[in-house]
Amino acid sequence: TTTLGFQYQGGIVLAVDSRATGGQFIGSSTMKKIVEINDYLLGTLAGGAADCVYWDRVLAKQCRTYELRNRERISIAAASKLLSNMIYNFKGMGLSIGMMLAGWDKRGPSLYYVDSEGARTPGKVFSVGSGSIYAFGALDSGYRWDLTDEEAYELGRRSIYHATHRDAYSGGIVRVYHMKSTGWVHISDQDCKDLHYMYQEQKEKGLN
Ligand SMILES: CC1=C(C(=O)N[C@H](C)C(=O)N[C@@H](Cc2c[nH]c3ccccc23)C(=O)N[C@@H](CC2CCCCC2)C(=O)[C@H](C)CO)Cc2ccccc21
Repeated sequence: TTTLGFQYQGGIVLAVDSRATGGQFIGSSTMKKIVEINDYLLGTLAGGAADCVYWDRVLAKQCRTYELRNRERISIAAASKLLSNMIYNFKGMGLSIGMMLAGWDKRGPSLYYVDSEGARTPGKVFSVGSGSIYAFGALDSGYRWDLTDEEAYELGRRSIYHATHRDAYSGGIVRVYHMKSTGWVHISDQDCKDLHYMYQEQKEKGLN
């Protein structure tokens, strides 16, 4: 898996691949690794598939319960705290979860990373999963706070593409979402094969 998220002048961009693996076997190439918890809160999933899918659903229920009780949406900080506390209770029991939470609340946009140890980290740029070492190569060299929206989408897409090209455990569809002040927008879903030939052509045109 390769997932990434970064904050910039236009909000937060999330980009992921869609492969699920069991050893060298590809279990699925169409998994949804960006989960829509509510209109202003997105999560990204990496690690054990069952752990990620299960704890995402528990978190979604907690967030909805909060909304019903308090008549307002939960903050990103609180939602990520709920998730880190839930996972912390299973510390050392073998959970494998690498989840980012991206959203927009009263404090504006915020991006958190929660890991299997229950650690919760706010930040501006994250990449999580087996392919994150490849994604960081493109991401760190292309990242600037003042990217335009289109530049930001392309940076997310290209960074995930590089990971799907080099990491055997990443592949399938490159999905891109944008978290804005008005909520999330699903920007694109593109097969990594199509991106490969598109970038190949760009390189050839650029070279000769
Ligand atoms: C195909 C499939 C599943 C599957 O392939 N499960 C295997 C056993 C799984 O958990 N794969 C992990 C890798 C893995 C196997 N055993 C582990 C033990 C510990 C930690 C990781 C693993 C995976 O693909 N992980 C993805 C993220 C997943 C993909 C599916 C959606 C939720 C996030 C990745 O992190 C990369 C592929 C790198 O592992 C689970 C599932 C639930 C619902 C519908 C379909 C599936």
